[in-house]
Amino acid sequence: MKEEATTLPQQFIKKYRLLLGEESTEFFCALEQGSAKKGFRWNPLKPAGLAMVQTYHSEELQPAPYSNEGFLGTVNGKSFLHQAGYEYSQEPSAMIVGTVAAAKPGEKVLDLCAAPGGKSTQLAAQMRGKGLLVSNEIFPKRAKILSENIERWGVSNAIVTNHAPAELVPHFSGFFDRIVVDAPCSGEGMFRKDPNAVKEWTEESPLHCQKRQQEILSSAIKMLKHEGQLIYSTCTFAPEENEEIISWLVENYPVTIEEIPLSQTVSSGRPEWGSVDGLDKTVRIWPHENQGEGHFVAKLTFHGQNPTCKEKKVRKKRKEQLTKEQEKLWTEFSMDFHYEITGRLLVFNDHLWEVPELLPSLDGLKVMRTGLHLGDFKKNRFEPSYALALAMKKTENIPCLSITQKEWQSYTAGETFQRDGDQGWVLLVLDKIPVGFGKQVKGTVKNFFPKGLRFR
Ligand SMILES: C[S@@+](CC[C@H](N)C(=O)[O-])C[C@H]1O[C@@H](n2cnc3c(N)ncnc32)[C@H](O)[C@@H]1O
Repeated sequence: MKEEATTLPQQFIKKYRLLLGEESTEFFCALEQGSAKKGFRWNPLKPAGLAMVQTYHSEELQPAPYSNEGFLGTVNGKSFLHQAGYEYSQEPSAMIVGTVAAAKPGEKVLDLCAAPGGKSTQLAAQMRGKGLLVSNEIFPKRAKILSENIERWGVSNAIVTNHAPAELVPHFSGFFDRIVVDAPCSGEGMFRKDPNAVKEWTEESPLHCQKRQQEILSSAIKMLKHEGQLIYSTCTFAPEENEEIISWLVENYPVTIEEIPLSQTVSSGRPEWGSVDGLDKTVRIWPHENQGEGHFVAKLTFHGQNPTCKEKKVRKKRKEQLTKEQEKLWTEFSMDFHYEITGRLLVFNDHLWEVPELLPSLDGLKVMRTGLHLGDFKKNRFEPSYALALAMKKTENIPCLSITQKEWQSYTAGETFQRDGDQGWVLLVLDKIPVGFGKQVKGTVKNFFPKGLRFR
C-alpha cells in the first residue's frame, strides 16, 4: 500500500536547504515520497529463537542492515510468537544503537531513556542473562510498557526503574560500565513514519530538545565508571541535537569520541556542524542514502573519576529471606523444571524474585521490576509466574504440555481447557515455544495467564 506523501514544514525545508545545499533535493524527495521500512529483531535468549521466527514467517526474510538479529518486515502483535517474546518490532535504523552499544555479559549497563524497550531488549540479548541491566523511564505509563516488554523478552538480569535521570545519580554515581542515552528528540527522522512527528515539530524544537538532552547527559556522565562508555543517539537530523551535543560533551567533560566500527554503509557525522575534532567518527543514517529512517549515534569514553557510591552489600533483610518451607518448595519446583538461578533469591510479601547479583541497594528508588518474578508462595505451595515461563531456556525433560493454537487462544483469553492427565504444574508449549504455566488437574488445565494481559 502506498503511504500518503509527507508534507514537510516550510521552516524545515528552509533550514535543510541551507544546510545540505544540492543534496537537499534527494533528502526532501526521500522524506516526501519514500515509504518507511519496518523491521523486527528475533530473540537469542529464547530456545530456538531464530529457527522459530523463520518457521512462522511465511514470507522470505530479508536481513535488516544494522543488526545481526534484525529482519525487514512486520510483526503481528497478537501472534503467539510476539506474545512469547520471540520478536520485537523495531524500525531498522534504530537497531544500530544496540549494535554500537555492544554490551557484554557481566557488565553493569544503564539504558537511561528506555521505554518502550527497543534498546533494552537488544542490550539484554547481548548480555545473555549475565551482569546487571538497569532500564529506566521517566514516565510511569511508559515504564509499565517497558516492564512488560522486558518480561516478554525473558530477561532475568534487568531491573526497571521509573525516575528522572538526576534522581538516579545518588544511587548509581560512578557505577556503570556502559550507559545508553537514546534521547527524547525533535523526531525529524520519524517524519515519514509518523505524521504526528511532523505536526509536533516547530522551528524551536531542536533547541528545546538540546537543553533537555544536556540535562539528561549531565546526569548520565556522573553515573559512569572511569573508562566507561556512553552511547548517545537520536532519531533526528538536527545538528543542534547531534554534532552540537557531542561537541558540548567533549568541551565540558573528560570524554573522547570513539570510532564506530561498522561494515554497513552509513554516513559519518558532519564535522562542519559541530566544533570539536572527531565528529567524523559519529554515525548518521539518512533516508536518501540508507535503508531505514533518520538516526544519529555516537560512542564516547569517559576518562574522569566519579565518586563511587559505596557498594552497600545488599544485606537481605529478615523479611526478604526465604523460610525453610519456602526454600523447600522452590527447590522442588526448580529441580523439576531445571531452572538455574544466576542471581539471588529474595522474597517480598510472599513474591519470589531472582535479583541480579550486582544490584546495589534499591532503598528510595521507584522500581517497577526487581529482576525476574519467579512466582508466589501461597499457603503450602509455590505458584510459578508467567514471567518465569517466558524466561525458561529449556523445554526438554521437564513437565510440559504441548498445546495447539486453538488452546493457546483459549489460554490467552483466560479460559481453562480439557486435556487428559493429572500432572500438576506444566509448562505450556506451542511447538516447543514456552507460552505460560498451567496446572493440569484431573483432565482440566487451569489458567494462569495474567488477567491484565488477557486478549482474544
Ligand atoms: C527515543 S525515546 C526512547 C526509545 C527507547 N530507547 C527504545 O528503544 O524503545 C526517548 C524516551 O525518553 C523519555 N523522556 C522524555 N523526557 C525525558 C527526560 N526529561 N528525561 C529522561 N527521559 C525522558 C521519553 O518518555 C521516551 O521514552
